[in-house]
Amino acid sequence: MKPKKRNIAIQDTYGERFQNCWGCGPKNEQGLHLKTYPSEDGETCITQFEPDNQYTGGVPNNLFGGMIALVFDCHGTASAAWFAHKNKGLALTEETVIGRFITARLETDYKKPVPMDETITIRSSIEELSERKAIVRMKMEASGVVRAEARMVAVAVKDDM
Ligand SMILES: CCCCCCCCCCCC(=O)SCCNC(=O)CCNC(=O)[C@H](O)C(C)(C)COP(=O)(O)OP(=O)(O)OC[C@H]1O[C@@H](n2cnc3c(N)ncnc32)[C@H](O)[C@@H]1OP(=O)(O)O
Repeated sequence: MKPKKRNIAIQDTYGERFQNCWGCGPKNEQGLHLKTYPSEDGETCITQFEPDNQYTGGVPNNLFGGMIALVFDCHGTASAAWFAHKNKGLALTEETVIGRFITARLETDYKKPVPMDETITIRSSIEELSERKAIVRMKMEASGVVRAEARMVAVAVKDDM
């Protein structure tokens, strides 16, 4: 996978103990290093990547469904962390983001095949936010066409977990 890089990624601001995820952990040497960035107004988050050939599904040049869920998983939890951080009136800096979220539920709708020879874009928005729970909506697009959608319930990790 070739994640598209911009400025500071939300994953790069996670505390030390949360940076090992295979999908998006900066410290996982074998991992995919997916990166999530807030939009300028902070209302949405975006991740973009180009899949490597090895992640093909049963049909050549179509992305494997598990990878689609994986990208939603990592992008959704990062987005939840951002929306909770922003809700406290904070900006994204290189300091640790406030709150770290883990996936409790992930619903994925596979609408059209995801091609593997172009950039894939996933945007997220917040549907509901409380002290420990965030409901995140996501859309995955390629060539301006929505290929998959997801709804995630993410729960803030407690200090003693
Ligand atoms: C240390 C390692 C850190 C590691 C942190 C690193 C994060 C990396 C993230 C990358 C993405 C992943 O792969 S995550 C990995 C896959 N996920 C997991 O392994 C999670 C396994 N599940 C759990 O550990 C637990 O079930 C939690 C933490 C998700 C929730 O348990 P809890 O802390 O007791 O929370 P609880 O009080 O029950 O619920 C809080 C609120 O969430 C709602 N809620 C809870 N579960 C669900 C659910 N399945 N579907 C809908 N809603 C739910 C409740 O109704 C409640 O809403 P209300 O009453 O308040 O309205």
